[in-house]
Amino acid sequence: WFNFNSGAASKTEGEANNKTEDDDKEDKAAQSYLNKLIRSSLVNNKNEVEVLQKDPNSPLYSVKSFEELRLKPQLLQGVYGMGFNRPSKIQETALPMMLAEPPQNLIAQSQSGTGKTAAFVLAMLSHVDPSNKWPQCLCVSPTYELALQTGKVIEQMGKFYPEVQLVYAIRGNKLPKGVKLQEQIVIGTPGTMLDWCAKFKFIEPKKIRVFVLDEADVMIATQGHQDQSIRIQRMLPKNCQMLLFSATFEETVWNFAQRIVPEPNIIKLKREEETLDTIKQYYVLCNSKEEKFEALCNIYGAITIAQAMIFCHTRKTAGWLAGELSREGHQVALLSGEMQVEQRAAVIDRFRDGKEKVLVTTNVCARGIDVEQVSVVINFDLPVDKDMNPDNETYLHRIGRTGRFGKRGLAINMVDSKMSMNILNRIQEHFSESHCLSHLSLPDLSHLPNLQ
Ligand SMILES: Nc1ncnc2c1ncn2[C@@H]1O[C@H](COP(=O)(O)OP(=O)(O)OP(=O)(O)O)[C@@H](O)[C@H]1O
Repeated sequence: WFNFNSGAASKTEGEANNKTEDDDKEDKAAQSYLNKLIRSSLVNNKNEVEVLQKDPNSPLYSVKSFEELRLKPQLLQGVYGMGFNRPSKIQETALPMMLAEPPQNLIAQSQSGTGKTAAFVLAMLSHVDPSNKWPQCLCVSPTYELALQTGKVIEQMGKFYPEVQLVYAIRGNKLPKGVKLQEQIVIGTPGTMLDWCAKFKFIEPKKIRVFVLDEADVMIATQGHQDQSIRIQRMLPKNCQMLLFSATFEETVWNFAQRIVPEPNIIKLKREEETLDTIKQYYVLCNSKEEKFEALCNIYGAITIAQAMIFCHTRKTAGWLAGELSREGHQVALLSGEMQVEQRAAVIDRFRDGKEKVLVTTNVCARGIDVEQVSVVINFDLPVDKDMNPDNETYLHRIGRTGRFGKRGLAINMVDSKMSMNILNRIQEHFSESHCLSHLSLPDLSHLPNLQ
């Protein structure tokens, strides 16, 4: 399927070599936050959970319904109010463990979107005694935005349980000296939380019954957070329930987890591998960046039937492309590395709500963002690593879907030079023959699959 117009090298790949400070930098906390925003539902995972019990002789319960948990009626109402019909895979095992008497400690790892936050929020709300007007649950998150996001879940799930109150221990939330908090749940970042416990004494750590450390892998990526969390943990009583959650589980996370959670039960849910089986892949041959843009305009109508993400190699190309598309009267959103987290969050919010159907982004900026709900992916530039070799992993992550019954998708690769054709050939070889790429000749689009 080699069909190449010679003399057509464009600058797009060349630009990759000049990336220095212009390159988008993305930190883990921002990725995690944006990922939460773009996701509208539970991530499907058909793998089995692995459980390691502190006491292997005690029976292991798992539940298939929320009723079995004997939750307070106000909380059950909150759960159903959020549209949850049944526990997610990780919740099936984690919830009975967290709600058991006496309370069990837990370290749980599963990819983002599998229901960890909802699980520990439910555990905190269940353990609170609303008649006691003092903090009983502490939850630490790596950033201000992530803390607010978890707070929202607490508010939603506790909607029918108004006696339980929540306060944010985050930078900028200043309280008068000598105050003792009356709210039962405190959620915040490690620095402020530690200050509130140790320096200002707004919180009496000895009265805490549940301690949650969320996003442990993100937490340890931030200087100082690890020590602050450990210092908070040391102030808590022996019988306080310790819960730690993480999306990944490298050695460093594991070491940290063991310092935070004594005698843990451990639950792990392996990430489901993505496949290209349900994805139709095409390539389009062009001679330049401008021709790629023209090709894109030709297929624009088709891609806006569903939602599409367009990946560019550099911030500069992404900005240029979004500008050109807008000039043509198309509605596009641009996600770019120089934007503040709030600005990026606003872009993602609008895209998730369908206000824009097309999102132009760089790979670095979108790394870690789950594109499962997007049915069309366009590689305006093919994914390459820093040595300009094909980045197969990124290709699979951008385009692949999990599960055999994953939604059908469509991927279009733009090829504009011998070099990019070579990269595409190597990607195709890597994923073997079964994932054959078809040539898409424009403007005849009659053979594009129907996406609806
Ligand atoms: N039992 C459930 N049934 C249906 N939807 C659920 C259930 N539990 C959680 N969800 C929804 O699934 C999405 C992901 O859940 P949640 O945020 O708890 O996952 P997570 O593992 O904590 O992910 P992250 O690490 O990104 O926070 C949310 O939109 C949440 O409202």
